[in-house]
Amino acid sequence: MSTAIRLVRERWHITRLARRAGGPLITVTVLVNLLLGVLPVVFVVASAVTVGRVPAAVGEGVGSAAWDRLLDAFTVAALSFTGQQVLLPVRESVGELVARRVDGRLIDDVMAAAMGTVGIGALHDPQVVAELRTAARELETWVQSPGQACAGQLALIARYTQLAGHLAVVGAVFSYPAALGLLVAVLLFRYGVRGGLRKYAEARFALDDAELKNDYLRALAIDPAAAKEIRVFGLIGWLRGYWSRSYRDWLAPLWNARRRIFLWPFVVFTGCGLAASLLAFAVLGSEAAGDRSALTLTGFVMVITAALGALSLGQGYPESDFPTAVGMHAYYSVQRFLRHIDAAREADMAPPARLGGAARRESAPIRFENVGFTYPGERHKVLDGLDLTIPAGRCTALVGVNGAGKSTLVKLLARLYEPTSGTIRSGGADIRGRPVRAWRAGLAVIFQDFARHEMSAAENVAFGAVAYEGDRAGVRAALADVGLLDTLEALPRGIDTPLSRHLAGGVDLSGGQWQRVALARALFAHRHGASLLVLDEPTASLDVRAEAGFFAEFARLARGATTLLISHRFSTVRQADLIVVLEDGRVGEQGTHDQLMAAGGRYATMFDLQAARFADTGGRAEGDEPLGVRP
Ligand SMILES: Nc1ncnc2c1ncn2[C@@H]1O[C@H](COP(=O)(O)OP(=O)(O)OP(=O)(O)O)[C@@H](O)[C@H]1O
Repeated sequence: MSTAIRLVRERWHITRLARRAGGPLITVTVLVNLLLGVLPVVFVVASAVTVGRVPAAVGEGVGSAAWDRLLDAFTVAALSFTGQQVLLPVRESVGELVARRVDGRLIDDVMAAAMGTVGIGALHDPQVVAELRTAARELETWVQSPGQACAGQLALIARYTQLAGHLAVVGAVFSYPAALGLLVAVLLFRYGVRGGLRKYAEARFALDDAELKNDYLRALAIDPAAAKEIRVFGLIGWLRGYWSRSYRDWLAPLWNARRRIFLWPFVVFTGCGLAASLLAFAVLGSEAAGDRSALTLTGFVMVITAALGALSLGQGYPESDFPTAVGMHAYYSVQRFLRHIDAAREADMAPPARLGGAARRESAPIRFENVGFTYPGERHKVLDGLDLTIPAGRCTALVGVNGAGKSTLVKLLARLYEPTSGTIRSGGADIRGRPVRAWRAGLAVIFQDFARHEMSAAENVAFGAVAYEGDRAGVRAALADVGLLDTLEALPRGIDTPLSRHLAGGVDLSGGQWQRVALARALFAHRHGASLLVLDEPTASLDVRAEAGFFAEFARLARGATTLLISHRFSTVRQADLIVVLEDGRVGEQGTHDQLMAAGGRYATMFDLQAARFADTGGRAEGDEPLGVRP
């Protein structure tokens, strides 16, 4: 695509985007910029007329009619000058408002799109994540955002109105060919400035990856999680050097590009500008000096100042040029991000569903039939020909080595991904035939990396069935079931205490306590109709005895629900009604603990190994954690 077409398209995109700031605000901004374009021209005309009226006013003296005419012209010049000074900050404010509104709308678009996807495949696609990070960087840090491009483009109205006014003065008072010559000179300078900026922007965008790496390293320095290891492993000095090298790797090519792009064009265009200015002065001077010159003193001053004003508009416009050259980069990233995930968008954004007890009664076995799964963009088949039945109303435990695909199976069950091949059925029907939201409302999952919301304990629990957020008794009961209620109630704000030390009156929970909160969330979901409960190793921070005890209690509380439990602890797993060993992407063996032990296969080997290790430690439970809360 030619540069000119690209430029026009980009201008058109900015214009369309600016409309999102709202009609009234755009109208005010356009009017302010129009005034800022007209007032300098009025000032040029009025001050030239003032100068032209001085001889007569001096001749006729103070209080004469000529003196009054001089004062009139001076008043107009003063008012137009003052008007500009008043309007400049107004333009800045409305421009900022335009920018913030447009950026705010784009952030809304990104949030809605990201949260509206049915699964999480799109959000794990490296290309999508890269687009999102680029967009977020500009929109969050507000360095050169699409909103600023819109404000910058609107500010061009002032500049080009001013140019048109100055050229009209030169044409009307002196000569239209001269005005045309000036226009060509100004547009040539502008082309040089904009062309340089365009090349600079391209050079900068080509270094996106280096910039992202740099952003990551900067964030690392203040990341509390990384801070521990950085200190313990003595990485501070090394990290500083690494960061400074990566900073140079990013900026050095940019500095070179800037020199290359701007130095020679600057020399050439400055030379042309000087030559054009000299020519304008020479022509004007000779015209004014000519015997039959029609130029009066007023006309002479007017043309000189208007011509200089026009020529000065050939330079860069700081309020417009850089924002319009760079600002739309984030916009295009947002557009690509939206396109990527558009196909996966969930149409139904209705409020969360209420299931009541009905779902529990509907509970049916879940059957994986010849299910295969490969992550998007990967080649390795994580699941391959998996046939498995999860019996209704019973507890099934899933075991297997690290990376066997246990969590992946849970993601398929939660429909965060769909199987690449095969079918998952509930009560005989393909679960894809059910609306995703309705399916998920009957499901409570606690993932290994479950969410720790920086909100109150009550809210953290109620998120299990947010349609029943007002059920305070249910929240209390769930917290009591996991043994956290007394501890929380002892705090000044009870179960409304924010679970974050960053928030006023907040507390910090230990890893084990957070797991109890997550479990309370699942119990709350179960109370409100979730009939399938999935626990993907949520008790890893509990000691062995506490975990075994917890599951015994959980099994009692979740009686009647279909439970899928993933754990590496065989003392816990053995309590399940059915144990399934996942191997090479399919079921290796399955049965009760006794059946599998009698079979002497993989399960028996793993069980014996762990039992022997436990015996070596004298049956001591490690990592016992008190239940106190650290304020
Ligand atoms: N988002 C992802 N994109 C690509 N590959 C993934 C993704 N998540 C997991 N994998 C890969 O899928 C395989 C199975 O991972 P999964 O987390 O399901 O195993 P797991 O049995 O739960 O392991 P663990 O016991 O360690 O939790 C692994 O090889 C892992 O690297």
